Parts: sequence; structure tokens; C-alpha cells
Amino acid sequence: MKKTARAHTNIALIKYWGKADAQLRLPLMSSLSMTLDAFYSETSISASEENEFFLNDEKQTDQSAQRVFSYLQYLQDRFGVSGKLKVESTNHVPTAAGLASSSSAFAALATAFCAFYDLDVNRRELSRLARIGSGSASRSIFGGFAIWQKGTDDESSFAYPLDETPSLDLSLLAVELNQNQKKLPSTKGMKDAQASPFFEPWIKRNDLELNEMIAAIKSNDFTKIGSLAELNANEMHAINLTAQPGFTYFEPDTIRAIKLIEELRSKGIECYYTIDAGPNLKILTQQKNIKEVKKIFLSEFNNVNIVKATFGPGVTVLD
Ligand SMILES: Nc1ncnc2c1ncn2[C@@H]1O[C@H](COP(=O)(O)OP(=O)(O)OP(=O)(O)O)[C@@H](O)[C@H]1O
Ligand SMILES: C[C@@](O)(CCOP(=O)(O)OP(=O)(O)O)CC(=O)O
Repeated sequence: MKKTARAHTNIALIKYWGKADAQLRLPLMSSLSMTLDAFYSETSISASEENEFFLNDEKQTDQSAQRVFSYLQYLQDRFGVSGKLKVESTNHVPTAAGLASSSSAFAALATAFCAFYDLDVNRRELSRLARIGSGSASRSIFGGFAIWQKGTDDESSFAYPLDETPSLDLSLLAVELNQNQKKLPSTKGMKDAQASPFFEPWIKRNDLELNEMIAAIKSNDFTKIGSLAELNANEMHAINLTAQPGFTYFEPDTIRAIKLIEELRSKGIECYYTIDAGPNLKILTQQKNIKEVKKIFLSEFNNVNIVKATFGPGVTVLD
């Protein structure tokens, strides 16, 4: 018997970047995201002679396999089930390039696991389980806009939908400047960032920014959504730069792309950016400006891949 689940990635507009508990992946802040239709992972689980993990048809034996196996062990212990498992996953998103592959990966893995063992879990519990695999995965259980409330323990830290089928005119252009796997995984990056003198203010502003974002979404205020998402992303990257020692996920092309967005805005083409733990940008824009923004980026950058996305669905079991 084989069970397969599909989960879409999500992009945080209010970001998770800092943990209160590394094992349980309890965050120090609540976050809010948009699930994306264009990017997803499909993961199957079946019984096997030994634990195996295939990613995009290639057997994995490195740290990424260890992460999957220890997560499966955790889930088996938690539910009192056993057996060796074969995990086969396909990413329809570049892996570990700051395009949130771990969000779709662990949402799909948690869901396939529950389907395989026929476990009766609701979506809130599924979100808690996905969170243990990768924090951002807690939000990929849901479509549209999701909020991950930080909570104080395993029970209370889960995501829930804010609006699963938004009618908002909001599109995202993923500007893939560099699809290579990053050297500094998110888990380590967010740990190192806690040494920044601006880490405390970053945590303190979370409530305010989250509430402002919820209000902006509810009132269909694209300008507020875009500018606040950009501010929040820049705060996250500012604490990276000011950590001791400082670091950045930005590359020269990331800065060039930021400058280009500023230029487009000054010409009246409204667009904003958000950036995760990688050099690639996600541009937030509206239907009427997509063509123009895409055209200008393609003419300014060689070898850039631009993928358009809008709201995607929550996790599903495929068979
Ligand atoms: N389909 C998958 N199944 C299991 N593990 C995966 C899968 N895709 C990616 N991963 C693992 O997720 C980890 C990458 O996560 P990481 O959070 O560092 O990068 P990312 O998800 O691309 O970027 P972001 O910081 O935006 O979330 C790696 O350990 C990678 O092997
Ligand atoms: C920048 C981010 O994308 C960080 C995501 O971090 P992960 O969820 O990948 O981290 P772990 O919980 O350690 O697996 C912001 C976000 O998605 O909220």
C-alpha cells in the first residue's frame, strides 16, 4: 500500500525567524503566509525493508535523509506505530533555495504518514505535526492565507486559515536568480540571528505587524499588504546582517533586483518584494502590472527564471 499527499509551499508575509524551542519548533513569533499554487511537493509513503528517502528520483543518504528518518521516528513514537518506510518525494519547487521547499515537504510528509497509518487527525493536529518537521510547514496545511499562532507549547502552536479562497487581486512573481541549494539552512540561520542586538525589537514588533497585516488583508488593501510584507522581510534580513557574526542571504543580484523594484515603484508600477532565507525575490504585484514587471526583470537579468503564482490550496491526499 502506498499513500501520497500533495502540499503547496507558502510564502510568509509576516515571517517566522526565531525559535523558543528547537525540538518542538515552537516559534518566538506568530506568522502569516500565502499558500502558492505554482509550487508544491508530492510525497508517497510505502512499506519497505529499510528506511529509504528518494527526492526527485534520487536516493538521498545525506543530512536531508537523516532529517526525514528522525522525523518519521518521532511520528511513529508519537502514534505508537512501527515499520520501515520508503519515502518518495518530488519537488515542483527548487530544493533548499529559499523558495520554501521545506514548507511543502513536511506538510506533504506529515499528511502522507497519517494517511499511510490511517490515523484520525484533524487539520489542526496535522498542522502541529507538520510544524515539528519544519516550522513553516504548519501553514502549508491550509490554502489561501494562513496564520501560525506561536502558542506556548506543542498543543497551542498551530496554524489556522484566515481565508482559504481570497478574492484579493494579489499575485506573486518568484524571481529565481539562483536555484542552487543554500549553504546556510533556515534552521541554523534563524538560530544565529538571535545574537543580533535587534532581535528583541524584532520579536516585540510581531504583534503589531501581524495585526496590521490581518487588517490590510481584510480591507483588501494591496498597498498596505505589500509595503508591510517588504518591511517585515527587511527586518528579518537586518537582524541577520547585525548578528554576531553577521551574515546575509543576499547576493549582488538580490540588491540589483531590490533597486529595480524601487525604480518600478517610482515610475508608478506598484510592486513590493519579500525575501526568505535565500537570494531569490518574490515580487508582490497585481494583475494589471504582471506583464510589465516580468518584462522589465527579464530584460535586466540574464538567465533569470520568473514563475507567476497566486493563491494555492491546502494539503490533499491523492490516493
Ligand atoms: N520533498 C522533500 N522531502 C523531504 N525533505 C525535503 C524535501 N524538500 C526539501 N527538503 C529538505 O528541507 C530542507 C531545506 O529546508 P530550508 O528551510 O533550509 O530551505 P527552503 O525550504 O528551500 O527555504 P526556506 O528557508 O524558504 O524555507 C533540506 O534539509 C531539504 O533536504
Ligand atoms: C524565512 C522563512 O522561510 C523561514 C522558514 O524556516 P523553516 O520553516 O524552514 O525553519 P525550520 O522550522 O527550522 O525548518 C520564513 C517563514 O517561512 O516564515
